[in-house]
Amino acid sequence: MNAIIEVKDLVKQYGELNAVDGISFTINKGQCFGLLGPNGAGKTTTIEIMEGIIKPSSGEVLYGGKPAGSDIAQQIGIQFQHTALQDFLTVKETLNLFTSFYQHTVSHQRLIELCDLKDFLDRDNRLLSGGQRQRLLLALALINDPDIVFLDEPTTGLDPQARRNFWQLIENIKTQGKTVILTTHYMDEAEQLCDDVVIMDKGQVIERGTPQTLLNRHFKEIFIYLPAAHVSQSTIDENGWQLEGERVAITSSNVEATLAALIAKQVSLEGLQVKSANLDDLFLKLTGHSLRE
Ligand SMILES: Nc1ncnc2c1ncn2[C@@H]1O[C@H](COP(=O)(O)OP(=O)(O)OP(=O)(O)O)[C@@H](O)[C@H]1O
Repeated sequence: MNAIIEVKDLVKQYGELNAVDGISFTINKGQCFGLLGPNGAGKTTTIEIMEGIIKPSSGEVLYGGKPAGSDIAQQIGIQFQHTALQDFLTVKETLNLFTSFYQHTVSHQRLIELCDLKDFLDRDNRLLSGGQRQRLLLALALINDPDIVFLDEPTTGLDPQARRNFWQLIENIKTQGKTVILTTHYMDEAEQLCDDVVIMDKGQVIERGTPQTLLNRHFKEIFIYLPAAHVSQSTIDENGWQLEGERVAITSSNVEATLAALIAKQVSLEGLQVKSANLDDLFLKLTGHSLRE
């Protein structure tokens, strides 16, 4: 795979603080790349350096092997979390306005299809639902037909259905060969969409890989949960299981053997749940806190 972006030894200092503390990674063309980390990890600073919005204290970002020039804004698309849309303009008029900012633009018809805008083209920006607004912001990020699209927490605040609809749009963008760089606080989103993730903490890269590789690397076990009412305290203590509120959590590296042991002890399996580790669990393990804290 060929690297479209190389981040090399990036450092950003604010006074005594190294907000970004010597990070390096590459992003391959056509991938969805996720930059994850708890609050204050340095994600926004890293992304803003990559977008050419702020300058690093040292290190560099290469696009296609070359340092980003002043024309970078023409080549990338950015969906900011808090873009202010002009009041009293309709969606169609907003597309026209943003088209005038770029030398090269994609046809509106294509954007309308790609971002599913057709049902609210004549609606005032102020009347859009959260999901419609995000779809318009995505269309604006794609207006210059960029090879690389930055999406900053694009589904924050959307209901589950709108989030899933938005995921489909991101998949559509990927099938066009574009590279997507995503920051998100939702681990299910990263697991669903990202081919590759970098996890940052305290300005440094602490893990890197596909979501599945990272999970396989860090978790050999499966989690089994049972209603606490089914299991005696002595059985919990004997086996070193954990009581978590109303349920007992059993960490097992051999589900069959664990279930056989429960049956042998005549523990009722009604209400039993089995769960594989997910990126939320990984996050907790690596950083000591959950992503949404
Ligand atoms: N302009 C600035 N001046 C001083 N400190 C800053 C500045 N911008 C960011 N920082 C600090 O740098 C560190 C990294 O911030 P950054 O916004 O990159 O983190 P983040 O991972 O994006 O966090 P969040 O998920 O909360 O947005 C934080 O400690 C933040 O307070």
